[in-house]
Amino acid sequence: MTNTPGSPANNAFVIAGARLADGTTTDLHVADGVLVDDAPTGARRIDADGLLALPGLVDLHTHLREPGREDTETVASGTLAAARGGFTAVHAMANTEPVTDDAEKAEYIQLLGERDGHCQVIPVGAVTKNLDGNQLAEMGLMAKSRAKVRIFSDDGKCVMDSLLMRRALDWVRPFGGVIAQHSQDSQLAGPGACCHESEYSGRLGLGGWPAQAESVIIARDVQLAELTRSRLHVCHVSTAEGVDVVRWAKKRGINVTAEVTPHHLLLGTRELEGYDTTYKVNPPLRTDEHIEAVREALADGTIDVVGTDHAPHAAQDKDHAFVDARPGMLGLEQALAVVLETMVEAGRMDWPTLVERMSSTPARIGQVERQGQALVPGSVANLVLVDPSARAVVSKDSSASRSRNNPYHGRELPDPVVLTMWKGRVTHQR
Ligand SMILES: NC(=O)N[C@@H](CC(=O)O)C(=O)O
Ligand SMILES: [Zn+2]
Ligand SMILES: [Zn+2]
Repeated sequence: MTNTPGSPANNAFVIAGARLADGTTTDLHVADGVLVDDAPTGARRIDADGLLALPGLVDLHTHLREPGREDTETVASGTLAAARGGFTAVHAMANTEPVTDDAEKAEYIQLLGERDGHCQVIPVGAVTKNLDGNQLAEMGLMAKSRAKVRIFSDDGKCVMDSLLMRRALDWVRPFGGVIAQHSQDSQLAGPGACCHESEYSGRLGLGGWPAQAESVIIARDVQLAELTRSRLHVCHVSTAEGVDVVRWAKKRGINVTAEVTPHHLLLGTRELEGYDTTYKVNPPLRTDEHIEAVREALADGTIDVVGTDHAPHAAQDKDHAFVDARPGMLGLEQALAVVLETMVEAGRMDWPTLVERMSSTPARIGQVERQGQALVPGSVANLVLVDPSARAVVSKDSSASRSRNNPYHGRELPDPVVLTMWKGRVTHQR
């Protein structure tokens, strides 16, 4: 009984016997889209015996391909994938065609979200016009617009010009904006870089992408954040060196947050052995020491959030020699499964910490109201019911995404998401 997008939140629910992240068991009552004290009359009962109820997940890093590449993802298909993954809000990256680089385009993305979304869609604005790296985009106007843009990113490309990066950080400080950087020194990584620089890149004959091409940019940016007393968010940290720099910066009191993707938590350079371009991604999959470093950093809070970097691509854009294929992989539907497997089941993270990393902290960084809230009366009913013991083999063909570049295809993983509710509406139920 899934509601269509835009339908009124006219349903009342009793979610019976749900266990919360802190281990307590309770009945959750939903009326008119919010959690309330008492069971509403005529409520539909959802049996949550044995299930966990968590606040809806919030993604800081989603690529919806609308406008421009609706053949690979739309707001409707991408947010349905999000709902299936337990998300109730996603930040839509700016690298669409056209790029989200002014107020009108940001409001357009917001409007698409309101019309077609199976979760909340929050537009990310570009840092530079058309992501060209030369001229700052109209960040102030995007912030002032109805879309109230707070996160700005040229993701897909690194803001390489140090002066421009300084100015971007200066510019967003008065309104509390955040610059989210895709940390990749494009000269150091080189044009053909597509494999972590290691024994693998040599043996496979693939261009090497050294860890330092990430960490030198993070080092520069945290110092610019210190200089400007502004807010930096580091997208998809993938290296031990990158983690070390973030740890140093936080110790120094610099205003920086960092993110890791599900794929960098689970998958490694070894996946490239078969030259399957599904595994081509920026930054590249890394070796075990780096995987261990990002897991440790996510556990201890050096890395604040998991961001999916859900990056749908068409078969014709992936079906090339490895070096020529588009980088990026899907992530929304299996994100929780991967964090459950690599962190919770591995004994490295408890449920309250998972909620911080995947819901409350991303909502705080994105300054998204009414998301990432504790499941208490008065909160908006954004939640996900989780079966921590279910497992399944992932099939790329059962994805809600319009694309099939799912790196977990054929892998057995947890299959935790039972039901997702956004503003009191059931957006996914299996
Ligand atoms: N991660 C990727 O490899 N690709 C992303 C861009 C990005 O996140 O850098 C994409 O838009 O396809
Ligand atoms: Zn990126
Ligand atoms: Zn991205």
